[in-house]
Amino acid sequence: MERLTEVPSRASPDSATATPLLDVRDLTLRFGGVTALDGVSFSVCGSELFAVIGPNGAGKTSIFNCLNGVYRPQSGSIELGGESLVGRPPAAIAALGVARTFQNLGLFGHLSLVDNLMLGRHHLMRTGFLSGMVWWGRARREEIEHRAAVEEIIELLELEPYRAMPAGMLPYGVAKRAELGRALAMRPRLLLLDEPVAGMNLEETEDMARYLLEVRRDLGVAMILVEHDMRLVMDLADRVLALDFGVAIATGPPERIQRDPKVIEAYLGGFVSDSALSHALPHTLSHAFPHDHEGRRGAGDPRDTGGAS
Ligand SMILES: Nc1ncnc2c1ncn2[C@@H]1O[C@H](COP(=O)(O)OP(=O)(O)OP(=O)(O)O)[C@@H](O)[C@H]1O
Repeated sequence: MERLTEVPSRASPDSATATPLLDVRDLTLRFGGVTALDGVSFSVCGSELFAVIGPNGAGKTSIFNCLNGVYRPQSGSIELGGESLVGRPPAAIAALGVARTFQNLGLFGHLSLVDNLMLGRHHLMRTGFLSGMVWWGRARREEIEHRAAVEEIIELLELEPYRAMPAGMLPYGVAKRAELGRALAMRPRLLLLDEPVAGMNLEETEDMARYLLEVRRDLGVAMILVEHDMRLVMDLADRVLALDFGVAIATGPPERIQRDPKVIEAYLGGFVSDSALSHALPHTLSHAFPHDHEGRRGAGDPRDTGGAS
């Protein structure tokens, strides 16, 4: 399979020896009679790019919602840097260093790109309105620090030409990059990436892959990637967790996951021939999530509507 982009050698954190930043044990989440997550365990090391894959309804979004405090699991533990996250409200978890990008963009359309990124810094600001009036000098210094941090992100993600543009007017691929910038402005230790290339064409996807690798190299942020684009996952991820009906069916390096018979069967629903098993998973999955030659999703994919320029 043709590689998406020239990928520098993976950080390859030695998961067997490195102390994990995130440690998830036996996570179980139910909605009435539906078990969205069934005893799921995994860990993520600092600066690791960890991907979660699985067919629709497998439990990927539920994992994100447990990690950022939107859902409270019935049982299991989630620890970030040794601190328990279960039961904490989303704002407290964000303050501990968990940021998330949204598939449908979490930007304020009427605010400029710079102001959207400054909002990402909000929870790091120590000076409130009243104390800012009393301690004007301190508030000013803080503002300068935050603007400098935002400028670094703008430079890293090559967003200079769009800095003053209202977020609602940004081209789709740039808006997805600005969304990444907003999450990075929160100075996260762990970044949850929810379908960062959904609806993008091949060129935009390659750009995003490059920016994600640069973020990892320059900022050392641990990332969990949920993405249906199997080429992106297999090219970028250090390790992959495959879910099916809320159960972790395989965890390991992409090369192993893409040949795992349980993973292939989960995607193809048991209609797996011997020859299909002998092929790499991305090839097999390119039928499950078809792209045409331009790299755009198949015509029947509902995510193909609008956006991609
Ligand atoms: N708020 C909810 N109320 C009831 N059931 C839910 C809720 N959220 C998720 N579920 C169920 O939990 C299961 C896992 O859903 P989840 O959204 O985590 O899957 P997913 O892998 O993210 O799917 P997709 O790829 O389609 O986004 C599904 O059966 C879903 O219907």
